[in-house]
Amino acid sequence: MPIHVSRCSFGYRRREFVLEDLTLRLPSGCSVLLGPNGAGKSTLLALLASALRPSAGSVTLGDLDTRRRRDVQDYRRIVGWLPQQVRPVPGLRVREQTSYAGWLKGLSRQEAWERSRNALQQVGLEELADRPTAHLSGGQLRRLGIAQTLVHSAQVVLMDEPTAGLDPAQRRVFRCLLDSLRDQTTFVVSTHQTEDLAESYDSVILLDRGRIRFQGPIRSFLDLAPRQVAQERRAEAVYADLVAGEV
Ligand SMILES: Nc1ncnc2c1ncn2[C@@H]1O[C@H](COP(=O)(O)OP(=O)(O)OP(=O)(O)O)[C@@H](O)[C@H]1O
Repeated sequence: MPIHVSRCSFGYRRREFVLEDLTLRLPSGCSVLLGPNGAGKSTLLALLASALRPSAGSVTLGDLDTRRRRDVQDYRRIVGWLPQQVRPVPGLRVREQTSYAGWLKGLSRQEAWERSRNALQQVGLEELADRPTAHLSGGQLRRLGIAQTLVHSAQVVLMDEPTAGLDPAQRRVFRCLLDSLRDQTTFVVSTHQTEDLAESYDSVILLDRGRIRFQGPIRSFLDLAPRQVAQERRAEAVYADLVAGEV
């Protein structure tokens, strides 16, 4: 069941829209969300996560509509979200915070505790399970955030720059994680890294100044690059042209 964004507008201030009249049907598989700083990626992800509500239009998943308060809890059980900032919960250790996230999503305390072990293994944090979350490094905190979005086996997982601040080995772990879950989970991942997109993602959504400049399969995106551009530079070239409005 895909998330459907229909004629959605949103602004943090009256009459100043960050996203305007946006329509989008999230494809299954792994989508990468690209766009320059300030394009509206985090805002779009927060709307998709139901953390923000559209000023106009709707975000729906089947019968669930994020504008209806009674739908929000069910919606959030299906949709997991890693925001740009992951905050340690004061006094909690790594496994406790992961487990707490699962409990907030409707798991029983016991189930949340049991599943938290697997979620921490998936991001390579099992050895830090007993460390206070306030003592984690930036990259470790980000991995904790990823574990929090995975703990309740959400069907749709939205991640806002999950690999920012991760070392190359951990980026690789992240790519393997997407690979291992892509059959059962729909991912939308925002990033500024345009290398190796074809290895990890099935489709691309490119936002610029609150509007969608491209949405479609990764192959169609890369095919927009001039022939002479080397394979590893194609995504960067298309990105630069679309954002500059030259394609
Ligand atoms: N809480 C807020 N209050 C007011 N304006 C905001 C707020 N958050 C974001 N904005 C504005 O909304 C616009 C879109 O911001 P957003 O964070 O969605 O962009 P982004 O594409 O995620 O950027 P980046 O790549 O830098 O993370 C920007 O102009 C930003 O200044």
